[in-house]
Amino acid sequence: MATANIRFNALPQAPSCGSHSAGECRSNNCSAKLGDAKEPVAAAATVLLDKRFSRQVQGVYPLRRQDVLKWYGWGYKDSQFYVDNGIIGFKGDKYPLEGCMLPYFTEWVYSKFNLRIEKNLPSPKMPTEFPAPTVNAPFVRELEATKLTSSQSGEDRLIRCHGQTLHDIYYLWRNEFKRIPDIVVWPHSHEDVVRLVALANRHNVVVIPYGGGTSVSGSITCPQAEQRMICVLDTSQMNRMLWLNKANLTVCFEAGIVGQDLERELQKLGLTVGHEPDSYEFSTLGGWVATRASGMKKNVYGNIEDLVVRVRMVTASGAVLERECMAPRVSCGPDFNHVIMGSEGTLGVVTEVVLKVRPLPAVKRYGSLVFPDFESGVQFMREVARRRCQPASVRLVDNEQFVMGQTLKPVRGWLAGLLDSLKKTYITAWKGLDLTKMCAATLLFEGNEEDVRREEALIYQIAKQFKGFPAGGDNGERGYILTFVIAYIRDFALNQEIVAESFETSVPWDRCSTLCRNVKRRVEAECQKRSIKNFIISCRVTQTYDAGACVYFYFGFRHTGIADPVATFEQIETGARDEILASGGSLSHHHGVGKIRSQWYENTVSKSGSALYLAAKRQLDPNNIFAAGNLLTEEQWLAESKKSSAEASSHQTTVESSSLVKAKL
Ligand SMILES: Cc1cc2nc3c(=O)[nH]c(=O)nc-3n(C[C@H](O)[C@H](O)[C@H](O)COP(=O)(O)OP(=O)(O)OC[C@H]3O[C@@H](n4cnc5c(N)ncnc54)[C@H](O)[C@@H]3O)c2cc1C
Repeated sequence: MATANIRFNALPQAPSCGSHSAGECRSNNCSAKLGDAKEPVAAAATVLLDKRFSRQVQGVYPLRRQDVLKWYGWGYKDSQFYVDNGIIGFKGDKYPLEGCMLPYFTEWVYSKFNLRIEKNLPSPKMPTEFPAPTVNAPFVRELEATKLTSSQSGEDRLIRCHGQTLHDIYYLWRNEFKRIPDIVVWPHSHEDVVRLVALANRHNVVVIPYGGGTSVSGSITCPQAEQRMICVLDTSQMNRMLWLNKANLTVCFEAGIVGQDLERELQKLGLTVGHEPDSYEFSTLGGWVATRASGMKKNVYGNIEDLVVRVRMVTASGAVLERECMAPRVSCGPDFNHVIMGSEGTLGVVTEVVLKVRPLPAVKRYGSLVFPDFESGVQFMREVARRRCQPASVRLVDNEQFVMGQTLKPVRGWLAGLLDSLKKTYITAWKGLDLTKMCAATLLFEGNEEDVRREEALIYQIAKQFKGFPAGGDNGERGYILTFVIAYIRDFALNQEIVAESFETSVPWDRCSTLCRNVKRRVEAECQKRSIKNFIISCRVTQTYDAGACVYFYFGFRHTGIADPVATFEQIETGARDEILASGGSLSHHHGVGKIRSQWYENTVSKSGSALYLAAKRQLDPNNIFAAGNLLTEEQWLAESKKSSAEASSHQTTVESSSLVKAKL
């Protein structure tokens, strides 16, 4: 079959060496670029005639992302929770909750946090003064000569100094960041990145790759003690679809493409990647690779590591790290894709990624289930995983989240919608339920009609084994939509003296329920120790695997009277993480390590593991210009930099004395 690589790239093409298939030639002897196909000229021409494909993707946010997104928190500028006449509402036309008043949610906030929200408090104002930049003048001079787009404005620098952790947002609101980037640069292509990284390396300027800025691990937060000039490399202008190979069902995108843009472009062609992390409205392909992201539909499509065929990464040593061949599997390890994935911006810049695509499913149907208690729900999830019959997504929420989710309904009485439908259909089963224990699972089925029907029948049959029963597609769909809206609550809460954040882990099946119980107990005990009375700790099981599951916790408390609420939050979260690890959980299932989990990294990967990572780091980035300071602790990075400068000066001495010897000779 002829390979049908179609390049959607307006850049001039180099001629092919003639001995490689289109899109697969990266050999040093061959000047062909991806997509220099000989065979598929007809197909390529057809598509290239369509101007939509020969230009950059119209992305969700522009160069000045602050025109569309909030600079001080999560999401679109016009989307937020607010209060009117003592009732909480939601505004913003991007979500189905638009314009809804939420009286039951208002009551829930009161019952949980003993808080009546009477008025809207003003959002933070953009500061007028910013930390003074550290300027490496020769670098800036040479950069200007390259004609790469850049900015040294305080606003552009400030909005890229942080991710979305509670810590970051709290400090941002109080304008307490001492160190922010000194310059922002927007490359437009892989070649631009090669030039920029070489320049930064020559001038010893720190480079922090910045995608969607949705990190919840502190991974893009500037290291506060960095003395060198910090350049944020904003990938947002690198968002082209470079080529599509319909025969292999593979696509190549530049790494700055945002999740929702990527899916929209592919869906126009009847295709999907199917990777949907809850942040996919704003996070980027490069960010997913750099953090080893996981999407809610991984059961059908896989996590990012299953979707990636090939990655190109520009490193400081001049090497471009990538796998030559695009065969589906190779037996010549280590697999460098896996060195890149999870490197969190510390080894180089991901510029292009080849992903698997699939035809759009004909049917997409939601469902939901109710279980008498969390334990029954976990057993159901375990059985579904054991039989490997997971639908595209299945998520189990505990009683706390189930109740909260129901209160986010704008209409009728508390729990009314769901309970009415349950009563009608399952009146006998319903009688045995305890409202303070019941929990729910949301389901998403994708495939053709026949497959979906078969999956539904099997899932509902398994649910019955664990006293679960269907509660309707509407509740399932709401559950998934709410995922995107719930992300906005944190900023509203922060303005009302409530600090909240989520953290996650993965755990073997035989420890799953125990871990959930232990972590909740630990958080309760930590709160009691600090006389915190108004708090929430809740969990859900979001991903299932053969050997275990991913568990997601939400924790928040009212901090009235607490001097440093974020420090208190972090102490409790640290206790929770210790408990997670002691209960057999992992350091992270998908949020990554960043800075906030770096204290546990070495124990997790072992001393040899961390030495191996450092060896790769020294090889690829000898001057440590990718110095975001992730994975290892600040002390470890400091020790590493002392060691390498000692080595460099001893190397210098050796070089000097050997040249002296040579000179004498
Ligand atoms: C509300 C919310 C929901 C979330 N849900 C999920 C979820 O369901 N699943 C999940 O996996 N994560 C989730 N996250 C975490 C976050 O969205 C992911 O880690 C995501 O992959 C980060 O992508 P980004 O483009 O925003 O990267 P950024 O936040 O910009 O950067 C993250 C890290 O990747 C590096 N990086 C970014 N781009 C590149 C590049 N091109 N080359 C090299 N390094 C790069 C950065 O230097 C940094 O170290 C969520 C976060 C939030 C706030």
